[in-house]
This record gives sequence, C-alpha cells and structure tokens, in this order.
Amino acid sequence: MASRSISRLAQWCSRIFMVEINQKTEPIYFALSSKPSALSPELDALFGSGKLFSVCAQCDGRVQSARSHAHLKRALAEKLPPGCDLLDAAFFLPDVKNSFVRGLFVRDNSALYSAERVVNQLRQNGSVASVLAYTRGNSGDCACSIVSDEPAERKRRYYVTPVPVPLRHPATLNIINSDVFYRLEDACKVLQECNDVIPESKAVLELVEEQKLESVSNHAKRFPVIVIEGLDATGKTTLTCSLQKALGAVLLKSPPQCLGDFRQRFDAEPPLIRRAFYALGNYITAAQIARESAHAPVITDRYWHSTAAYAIATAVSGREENLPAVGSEIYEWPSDLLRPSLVLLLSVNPEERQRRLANRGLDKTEEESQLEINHLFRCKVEEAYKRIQNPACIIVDASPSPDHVLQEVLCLIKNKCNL
Ligand SMILES: Nc1ncnc2c1ncn2[C@@H]1O[C@H](COP(=O)(O)OP(=O)(O)OP(=O)(O)O)[C@@H](O)[C@H]1O
Ligand SMILES: Nc1ccn([C@@H]2O[C@H](COP(=O)(O)O)[C@@H](O)[C@H]2O)c(=O)n1
Repeated sequence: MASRSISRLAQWCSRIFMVEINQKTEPIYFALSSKPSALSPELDALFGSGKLFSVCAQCDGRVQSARSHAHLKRALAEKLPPGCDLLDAAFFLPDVKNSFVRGLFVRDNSALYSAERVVNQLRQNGSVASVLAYTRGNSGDCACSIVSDEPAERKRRYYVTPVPVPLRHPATLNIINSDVFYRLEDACKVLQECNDVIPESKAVLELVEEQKLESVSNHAKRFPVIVIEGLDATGKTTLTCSLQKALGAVLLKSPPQCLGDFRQRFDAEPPLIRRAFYALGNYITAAQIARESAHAPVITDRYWHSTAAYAIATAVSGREENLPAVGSEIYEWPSDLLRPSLVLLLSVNPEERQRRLANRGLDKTEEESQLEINHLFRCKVEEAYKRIQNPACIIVDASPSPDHVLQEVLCLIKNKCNL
C-alpha cells in the first residue's frame, strides 16, 4: 500500500496541476517539484490562508472513475462545513493525449478546520483514492505531502512551483472518446462497460441493435435530409414543424423518441456516459433517416452538431479561446454516421432568446439554466457549432418573425437541395 501511494505521488509530480477557481476565470497551473520555490501571486492567493487538500477518486476503469469522481464531488459538497471551498482540479501531462484526470481541491477556512476530518472519512471508506495536503512554509513556499496511514509516506515532501500555461487547454487532451465519439462501436463500448452499474444500458444497446443500422453508403440519391440546430429556444421546434408541413417532409429528432424513457437516467450520469448515450441516439436517428429519406425529404431537430458542440463546450472550461482550434480533428464528422444534405444553425441574439425562454415558461434543464447564467458557456456552444466540419452549418438569423424565418429557410433549401 505504502509503495503504491508513493509511486502514485511520484507519477503526480511529473504532472501539471490545474485548478479552476470557478468556471468563469482562467485556470491556475502549477506542478510539484522536489525543491521549494516562491509562489506566483495567483498561487499565493490560492494557498493563502487556511488549509488546502487535493483529492482524486480515480480508480480502475473509466466508467468507475467518472462515477466515483461525481460521487466524491457530491459527497464533499454535502459534508464540508461552511467556510470550505470546493474547486475543480485536474492533473495532466502537457500535450499528452488522454493524460487528463479530474480531481478536486478543498480549501478549508472553516471555524474548526474540519475539512480534514471529512476528507479522511471519505479516504477511509474508499471514496477517495489519493489525498495531498499542502502547507505554507516560512519562506513563502508551499510544501505538499501525501495523506496516508503510513509514516514513511507522510514524510516525503514536494513543493508547489508555478508553470507556464500549456499550449492546449488540458481538457482538450481527453475529448475524443470521453466527451465526443466518432464511431458507433466506441459509444457502444461505454454503455457495455456500464452494464453492471446502469441496467438501462442494456436496453439502449438493444434498441441500437434493433435499428439494424444501415450503412452510410446506402444513402446516396435519396430525398434531402435537412438538420435544424441551435441553442435552446432559438425556434427549432417552431421551424421544424412548419418545414414539415411546407415540404411534406418527415420530421425526426435526435435523441429519437424511443430513447425518451432513458434520457433522464443518462442525463444524471457523468459526461463520459451521458455523451455516449446521446451519440447512440444519433446513430438510431441516422437509421430512421436512412429509411424515411427513401420516400420523402427529412427534417431533423438536432443531430451530431448538438451532441458535439454541447460536449466540447462543457468539457472545456473558461473562455472561448480555450476551445480546440479551428480545423482540429475534434470538429470532424464521424466517418460512420450518415451525413445530412444541409445543416442550418438558428441564431438569435441573447436578449431575444431570454425573452422567448421567459415567455415559454417551461421547466429548464440544468444545461438550459447554465445557458442563462453563463454567457461564456453559450458563446462556447455556438462557436463549437460553427467550427464543426463536413458538413459545416449555415447560420440563419432566427430573430425575425416565425414566418420570415420559414421563408428564408425555404429559400436556402431550394437553392442548396433543389427542393
Ligand atoms: N421566430 C420567432 N419569433 C418569435 N418567437 C418565436 C420564434 N420562433 C419561436 N418562437 C417562440 O420561442 C419559444 C421557443 O421556441 P421553440 O420551442 O421553437 O424553440 P426550440 O429551439 O425548439 O427550443 P428547445 O430546444 O428548448 O426545445 C416558443 O415560445 C416559440 O413560440
Ligand atoms: N442530438 C443531441 C440532442 C441533445 N443533446 C443534449 O441535450 C440537450 C438539449 O436538448 P433539448 O431537448 O433541450 O433541445 C443539450 O444539453 C445536449 O447536451 C445532445 O447531446 N445531442
């Protein structure tokens, strides 16, 4: 046990740490080294007063790790006393794919400094795999040691040292196959790995299987397939219903209706599982598109653009500049997913969107609420939509009246799809 923890700490020391004070500010980066060093002003503020711990729930298997992290975050949020802050943290190797591991920082300014007791309880019951404790030195440095029952482990000292901001935002290192999926089998694998812990996974995989997914190449020379995309309340439902009538088209959605009963269940899961579920929804919708477009034009309310744009914008914290660069492989359409003939992105200004949301007065999903309060997140979703390639989306100003938007879209469809 002792040597396992020491080797883990040694592994961590070769990693860069990233701490997010909150989603709106830029992350702070630092590493652990064997020599003391002076702290930068941001680190000084972070380690300033009180006690600080970093915790990580990583265990064997990505599904278990993702669920354990979510469980740990919930448990800490519930059990920590007033005066404690819970900050998102991550450990990664700069520019090394799949090296990003999620963790948390606990900053304890509580009256009785009782966070340590809470963290230790969670360590004893196995909810935390690793805990590091940070202590300020007399010469302005900050030392770090592993929290362990083994005296030999506790003795080892490392020091917090500031490092430059890496070229790529660390969350982008793990997006492929953790947040966005590019092959049906990769998304299926995640749900297969969930079989034991989420019984509904089996039913979802059976639905995917039942659809007898048709090959992408079968889709040539059929009626046009038009996808309508956009943030919540931009008018997708209104427009897709009007288009259905105007074009005598079949209206489909992603996620498809057959996944309706499972959606809430998977929405409550960590991103790895939730995004794999939506990815599978697109493949089921693709099978429906392939069947229906043999007889009539197809209009689809949301498809892969939505799945990828929301996933990328959620994974990448902070500002729009942190998104993967234009042209990144992350924005490439999955090679085995049926490509639509045309993708239209409805865009309305934030004030008009707010007005529509308020008028509608429906329950908001957590993500919808986040859209309202988090301007940065909304900008990132829209920007990610625009960066997706092959097919890229055409932006439609959806602020005018419903009929005006319909006429403009009909015109676009006529020009681009000969309908
Ligand atoms: N062009 C428009 N001008 C004014 N109001 C509109 C327009 N289009 C839709 N609305 C209204 O805005 C609200 C949201 O529209 P709608 O439900 O079509 O959006 P949506 O993109 O499908 O939303 P969600 O993705 O959240 O389901 C509704 O109350 C609708 O009547
Ligand atoms: N193809 C899709 C469709 C939706 N999502 C996720 O669902 C949320 C929006 O759905 P609405 O029913 O509110 O329009 C959004 O948060 C996406 O995360 C998706 O991933 N893929």
